[in-house]
Amino acid sequence: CSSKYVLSQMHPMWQGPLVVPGGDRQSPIDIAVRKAVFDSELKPLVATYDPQTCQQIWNNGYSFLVEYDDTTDKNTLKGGPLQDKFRLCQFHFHWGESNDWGSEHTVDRRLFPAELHLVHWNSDRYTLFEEAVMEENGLAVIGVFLKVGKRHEGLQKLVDALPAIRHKDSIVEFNRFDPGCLLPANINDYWTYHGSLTTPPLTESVSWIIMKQHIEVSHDQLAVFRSLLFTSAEEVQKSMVNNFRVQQPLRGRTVRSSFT
Ligand SMILES: NS(=O)(=O)c1ccc(CCNC(=O)Nc2ccc(Cl)cc2)cc1
Ligand SMILES: [Zn+2]
Repeated sequence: CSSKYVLSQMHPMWQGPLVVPGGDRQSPIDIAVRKAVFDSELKPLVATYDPQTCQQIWNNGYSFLVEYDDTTDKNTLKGGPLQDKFRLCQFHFHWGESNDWGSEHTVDRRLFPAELHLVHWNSDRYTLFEEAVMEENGLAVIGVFLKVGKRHEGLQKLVDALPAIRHKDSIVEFNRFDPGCLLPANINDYWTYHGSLTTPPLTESVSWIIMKQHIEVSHDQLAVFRSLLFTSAEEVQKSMVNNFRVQQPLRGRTVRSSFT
């Protein structure tokens, strides 16, 4: 997908005070479980992914992205809180330097060691990711928390590809990866709210769908994430860790839950 053109100039300290004009729908947020409102109208999520449409994996200097061919409706997300059909463009992760933190969203202030984001754009209304990223109903991102435990067999193929993209702007061909294998067993228990991208351009165009159930990966698998570098081959090495944004004010938004 063409997400690489969206982040032309990343503010180096995008963690920081980058203020978005009128930013009252920023992400990530803390999910206060007892304040979430059960919405019986929320439908089951339907994610249909074709592993054959996986194209490449690359280090964008902030995380690594696994990108899919999003020129057809081969990888779709619909249902849940969504009115339209969305196409998977890429997935990536955010993680910490230790297992004590790393996720972007928190649940009752609890941090997880890492968080997966599956990024989709509204293909019923727009023709390109770049268009959708600027629109209020343009994107849908599924967030899945990672916990350290048993090895994730499906993730290993991806972990084995990471040493080849150790440096910023490195890219390798990556085929036949099923992103569905990274979803938890139960995808019908989730929280949903309207927010933003968590990195520049921080546009408030995202319907967030945060899974209640986490997935488990091994300590060694997460250690390989941390072996990636923010820097290119010529620069002084800086480990790619702590690539998460801090939680943002809720500003009166309601988080809905699909479960009681
Ligand atoms: N973190 S998100 O799902 O809100 C998000 C989704 C899509 C974009 C536009 C494509 N670019 C991209 O994915 N860049 C990126 C990813 C991870 C890190 Cl750590 C830094 C930059 C940006 C943010
Ligand atoms: Zn992300």
